[in-house]
Amino acid sequence: MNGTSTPPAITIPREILSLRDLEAKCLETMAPMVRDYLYDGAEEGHTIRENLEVWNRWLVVPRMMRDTSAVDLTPRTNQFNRSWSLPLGIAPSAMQQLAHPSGEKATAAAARSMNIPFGLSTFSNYTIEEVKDSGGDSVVGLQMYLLQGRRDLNLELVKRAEAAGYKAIVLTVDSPVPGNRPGLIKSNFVMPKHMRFRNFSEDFGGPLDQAQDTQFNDPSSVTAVEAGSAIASEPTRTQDQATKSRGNQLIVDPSINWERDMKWLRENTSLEIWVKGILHPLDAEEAIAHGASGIMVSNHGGRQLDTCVSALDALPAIVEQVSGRVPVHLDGGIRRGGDIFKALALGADFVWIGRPVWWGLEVAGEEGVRWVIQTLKREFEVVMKLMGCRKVGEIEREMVIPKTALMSMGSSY
Ligand SMILES: Cc1cc2nc3c(=O)[nH]c(=O)nc-3n(C[C@H](O)[C@H](O)[C@H](O)COP(=O)(O)O)c2cc1C
Ligand SMILES: CCCCCCC(=O)C(=O)O
Repeated sequence: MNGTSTPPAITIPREILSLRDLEAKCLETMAPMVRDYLYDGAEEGHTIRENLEVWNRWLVVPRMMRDTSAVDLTPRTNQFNRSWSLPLGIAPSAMQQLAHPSGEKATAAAARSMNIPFGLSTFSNYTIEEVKDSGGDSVVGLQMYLLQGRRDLNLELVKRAEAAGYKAIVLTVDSPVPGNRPGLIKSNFVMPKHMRFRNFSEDFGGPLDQAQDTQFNDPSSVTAVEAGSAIASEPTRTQDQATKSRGNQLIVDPSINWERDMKWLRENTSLEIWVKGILHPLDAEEAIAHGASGIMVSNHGGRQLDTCVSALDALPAIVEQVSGRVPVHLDGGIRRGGDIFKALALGADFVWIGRPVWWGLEVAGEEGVRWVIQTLKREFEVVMKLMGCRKVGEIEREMVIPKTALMSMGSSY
């Protein structure tokens, strides 16, 4: 479906007005173990909270009387060689069948109906090909972790993505090892038996099983964690439960490095290579030097390294360093249309969402995901009009100021 088609009508209850309302609805039914995985954050959850709070530390300064009766929300420039209905995409997240039986297929179909891009996680419950069939041209990226001792599997995934018509490999670089996630241990998280990592023909256990096993062996690492609104409350599992995993483990390669691994990817694919998980300007420079087509500024939704900087705070220095050579995208904590505006004003070309998609999936499957996208679109449109911007290209850096600057300048910014 292209951007001019009308998406199907949405029947989410009228009293649900914002993504926050949808989240509350989702939490009424979501199984505790799924909730714990979704909200999971590294250690004490400081970065998860930071990802949500950072948006309110930037204030907007609107312009008036600019005739915003009609607003064009399409991104400033094409991304993945095509035009999208708004500068928003769906970030890769693993195991979406946890939220709905149609999992990634439902999410991709919703992205297609709204003409926004979708990134598929390596650790999905539907295959590269099934998801492409469901999401069509919206399915642009296959996210990959490089697997320890199994480059054969990585190569197979790359070739399947090429054959299926994906545009990009999205290499996640912020996860040489799983973060410390004590919440997962406390909730005894294991992917349910009826679900599989269907991109692999063998019945593998996932990298998080491995993480839990490692953490389990160190009792001092088991601490209470509060992540967002979810508080892990289940009893700690036994050693027996922790080591009961499926056959072989898929383990992410902790020796991942720029020189060897970007070269390997470059030599093995004609697809664009995007690097996901950049927070330092010099890493953006490394990515470009090693052939990246684009950069995703991200802290993995606060799931990897606790107290690490938010993507929004990291963004301006990275944009300056990159200086237009490749597109710069951002994810982490986007929950309102105004958040999209602020990220673009600070220099992002495009933004992505993770957890809100699960709220939509849990409440109403594909329809729920579409509702999430439509709600963000509607909010973004109103914010654009109130800010005096008729198109994305009119969003200016000066339209956002940090609260701290306002305080130090008195009232005359
Ligand atoms: C449940 C869940 C699973 C995720 N799985 C992956 C993954 O497989 N690969 C990856 O690169 N990022 C993964 N992420 C991180 C997202 O791509 C994204 O960076 C993050 O969710 C953005 O933050 P937000 O959830 O606040 O929107 C996952 C995030 C969540 C919440
Ligand atoms: C090495 C980290 C593997 C995590 C797999 C899924 C994911 O990215 C997440 O849960 O976050």
